[in-house]
Amino acid sequence: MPSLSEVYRTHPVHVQHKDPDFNSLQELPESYTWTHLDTNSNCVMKESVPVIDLNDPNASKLIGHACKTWGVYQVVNHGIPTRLLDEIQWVGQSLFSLPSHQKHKVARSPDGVAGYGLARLSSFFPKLMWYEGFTIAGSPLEHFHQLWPQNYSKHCDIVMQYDETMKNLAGKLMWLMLDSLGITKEDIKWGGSKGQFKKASAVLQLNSYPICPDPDRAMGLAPHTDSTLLTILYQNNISGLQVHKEGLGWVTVQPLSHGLVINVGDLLHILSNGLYPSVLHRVLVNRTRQRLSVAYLCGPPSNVEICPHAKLVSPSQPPLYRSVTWNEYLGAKAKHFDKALSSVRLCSPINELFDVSEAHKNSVQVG
Ligand SMILES: O=C(O)CCC(=O)C(=O)O
Ligand SMILES: [Fe+2]
Repeated sequence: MPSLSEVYRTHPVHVQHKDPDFNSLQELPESYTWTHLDTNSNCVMKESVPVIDLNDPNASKLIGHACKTWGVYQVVNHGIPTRLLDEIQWVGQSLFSLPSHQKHKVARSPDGVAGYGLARLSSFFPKLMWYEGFTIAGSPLEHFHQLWPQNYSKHCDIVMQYDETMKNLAGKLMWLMLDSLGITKEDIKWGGSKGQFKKASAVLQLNSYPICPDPDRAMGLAPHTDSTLLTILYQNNISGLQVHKEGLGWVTVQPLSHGLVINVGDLLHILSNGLYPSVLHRVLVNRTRQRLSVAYLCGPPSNVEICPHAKLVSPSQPPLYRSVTWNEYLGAKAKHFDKALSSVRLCSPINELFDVSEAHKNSVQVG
């Protein structure tokens, strides 16, 4: 089975590597200035992203509803020790506060997945983002050894522990999300005999949005959906993440102390036959505070075919997508970006609109 790093190697993304030292810039350079940027979120919000207590006996139903209506929710009482969440933020903080020349020692190469650099989606936008990131795929040992020759093991231990803990949570959330669609552990063979999703692959993405001199004209991370099954995001207490909801526009995801944001990714959208929308999201930046986040981007083993699940397909609900591996889908994303889902769609957009609303009605019965 190809590793995720091999997958990325076959789909290089060419991002021109500028060398911004964000802290030294007093003015927003032209290359970072986004025009027509609507930074106002829906201020008079009657609705906000659902918050779900994982200890609630109705958690699966609530999660199913959140996935169908928002494609995103926040969880509390998720069982991840707050100490570990603080520690992973500390790793991010230590990394991004290193001098620029240090960080560039571990710069991500165009065909690599791991390392320091701009957002991979930068190549699809004419302007740069007020953002720096560090991607971890597998062990961070080699890079951390370069960054902290004396002190790497503590940072490595935290990352490995975070990774393991997130894997377990991702498995738990995956079943809760599938359960409300009527899909059981027996229905997903690659989930393992006990359904622990041990074979799932994942990437850990540390994100930093430095203090910005002109936040109304800058973009932290441009609008995108994740190419995952699901993403588990830990954000520090600084707001900036926004999700797009039909009819409401951009809605800020209010940070909850030690809460986690769960995104439906494109592959879960496919698996659910369009019932769960993969959430469009973006990040805005801040004049006075640095924002940090940690995304656990979780997908299936890279060679497993993902397709609309048989239980969600019928003559009245035809499959909306053909089957794809994560490997193949990442290739489609690298080529088509926001058109990647359409590139694997079987039904025309008009039919899809009709079919999705039909599917939504039917799903109430399935769940
Ligand atoms: O920083 C955030 O809140 C979002 C990060 C994100 O969307 C990503 O890493 O894919
Ligand atoms: Fe994302």
